[in-house]
Amino acid sequence: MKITFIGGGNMAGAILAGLARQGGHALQVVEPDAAKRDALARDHGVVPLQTPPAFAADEVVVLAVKPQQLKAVCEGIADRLNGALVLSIAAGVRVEALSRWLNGHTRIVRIMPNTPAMVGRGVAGVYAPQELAEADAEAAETVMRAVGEVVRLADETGIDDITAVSGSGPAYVFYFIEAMMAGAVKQGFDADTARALVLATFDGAVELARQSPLDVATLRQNVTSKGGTTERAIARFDAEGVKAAIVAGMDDCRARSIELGQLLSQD
Ligand SMILES: NC(=O)C1=CN([C@@H]2O[C@H](COP(=O)(O)OP(=O)(O)OC[C@H]3O[C@@H](n4cnc5c(N)ncnc54)[C@H](O)[C@@H]3O)[C@@H](O)[C@H]2O)C=CC1
Ligand SMILES: O=C(O)[C@@H]1CCC=N1
Repeated sequence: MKITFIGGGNMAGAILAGLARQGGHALQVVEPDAAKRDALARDHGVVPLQTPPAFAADEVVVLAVKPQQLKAVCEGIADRLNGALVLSIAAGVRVEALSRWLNGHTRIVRIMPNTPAMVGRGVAGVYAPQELAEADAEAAETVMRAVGEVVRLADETGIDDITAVSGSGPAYVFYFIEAMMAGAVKQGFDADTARALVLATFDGAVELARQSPLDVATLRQNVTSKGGTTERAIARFDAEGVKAAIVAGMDDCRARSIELGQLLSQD
């Protein structure tokens, strides 16, 4: 596939890294920042462009700029699409607004990826409007399968839902890792040892959860001896409302996705 990314930032870089590793694609990136453009060319063999080229109907264009930049970018490429398939990874912005900004273009699929795509371990939600050809939806899935797992979403609201889980989710995990590393340093470990201990603990726990027939709550209870040490830690987490805060934060994340869609789709 010939795939052109408009925007070569964090998320585009993650997907491009995976696609480049997979091989077999002609990859281009339109990125105003020369340093980012050159790094993508150097590291992944992506053709660096300063302005959008003219596309063709058998090409794929990935919109990978910030949601706030999307309207201007769409208006800039509308008359160069020539029927190309457009994939938008932007949070919030609805197909209806994208289509309007692209002069009524309808070959549009929304994707909510996540940054572990960079190491081939991403999870992406894919929403294709019902009227779109199945082959276009499958092309979008094929692109994202190069960098991880894919979940097809039946409704566009599913993009808001999955943003709160896997789209933003890596940040929640990194937040927890940061907190545990700070805790480990407080126990007297140097920063490198703290990092190694915490990452190994995450790795091991996730692998155990994946392989075990037991559910996650039982696995947690199995670490938590009655009257023991873990019980004290979990009691503090519960008293401080950690679990409830995580669930509420995810609600807020989803609400922001809906809000961004409403705010940015007005124009
Ligand atoms: N970072 C993440 O974990 C995820 C991001 N997304 C979505 O991906 C999109 C990009 O996010 P990030 O990569 O995090 O942002 P970013 O800021 O790292 O990347 C955006 C890039 O677009 C470039 N850009 C600005 N104006 C441009 C123009 N007119 N033409 C071409 N490129 C232009 C910027 O120089 C920048 O490199 C957003 O819409 C976001 O909602 C979706 C899922 C996860
Ligand atoms: O924070 C954001 O808006 C983007 C969308 C999902 C992850 N990062």
